[in-house]
Amino acid sequence: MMIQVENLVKAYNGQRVVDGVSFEVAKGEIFGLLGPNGAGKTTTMEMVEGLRTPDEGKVLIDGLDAVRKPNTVKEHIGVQLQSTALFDHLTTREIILLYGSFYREMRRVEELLASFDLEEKAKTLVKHLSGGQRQRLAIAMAVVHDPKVIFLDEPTTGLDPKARRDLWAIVQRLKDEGRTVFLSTHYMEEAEQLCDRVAIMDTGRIIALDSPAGLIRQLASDSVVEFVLERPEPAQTFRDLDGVKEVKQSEDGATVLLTDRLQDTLRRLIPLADEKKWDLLGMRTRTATLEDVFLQRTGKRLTDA
Ligand SMILES: Nc1ncnc2c1ncn2[C@@H]1O[C@H](COP(=O)(O)OP(=O)(O)OP(=O)(O)O)[C@@H](O)[C@H]1O
Repeated sequence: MMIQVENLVKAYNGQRVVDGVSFEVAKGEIFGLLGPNGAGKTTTMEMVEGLRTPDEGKVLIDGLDAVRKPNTVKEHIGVQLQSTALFDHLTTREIILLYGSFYREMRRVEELLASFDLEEKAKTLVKHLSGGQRQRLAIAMAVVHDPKVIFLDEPTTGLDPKARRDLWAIVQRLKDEGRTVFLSTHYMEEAEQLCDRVAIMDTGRIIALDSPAGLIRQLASDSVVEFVLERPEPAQTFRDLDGVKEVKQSEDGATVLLTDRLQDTLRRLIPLADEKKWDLLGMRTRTATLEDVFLQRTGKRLTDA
């Protein structure tokens, strides 16, 4: 195991924002912490990185104790800084060299520029880089010393879809190079597409942990019917429809039916709506996603939680 975390706890003002978190990350894995804002992802991540001291718990990185020996651990890990923390008045090349100088050894700056598609921006001031370029630079800085483990805290927040996909390709390449990647995200699509395993976090706890496919399988229903009723009906109304395994009312007023027999469910739902004179507003069907795993476990939606 590359990362072993046991019963991590951190409290602020008596409130446990990380409340007994345990997990392991295998070598070469892309592991994701998925959860809404405020779930405790950053706090967890920074304790694993050795940047915040936990109140309780244990962190081993490649067998080294990150709580007791954070400085030894730092040589082996790369941490992507939020791009706001970059020095705006240095060029791309200068900032990579500056970061490299913090370590005993560094990779060649030309190789880093090339591998993060920043060659043409080598002499550009950091403040003139686009959002996607800044994120690529932040990752290049995190790997200047060729670390085994990379930490990325919400690496694609605020990026447009194209820049997001470019970044996913970079993360995949870090894995192909044999590195272990630990990232946090509140985008379920990112967790689903990129991560080998995902820990879903809410209010300081891990509420589910598995591969994306495994998490969806645990739902025991592969499809979702969603609609809004002008006047909400109690969940019980839908529970007995053919195929329906679970009924959830989301906070934004949508009724969400998880079903393992989509056609049968629809065949019963439509006549019922006719009979009761409901308008099924914005009705749509789709295959189940991690969003539904989150909704099922917390009753909240990931996106607006
Ligand atoms: N230094 C601190 N002092 C007091 N409260 C804190 C501190 N750091 C974090 N918190 C609180 O802990 C909770 C978890 O914060 P954290 O940043 O870990 O969440 P997150 O899941 O990373 O969310 P986000 O996506 O918004 O960064 C929040 O309620 C936050 O206000």
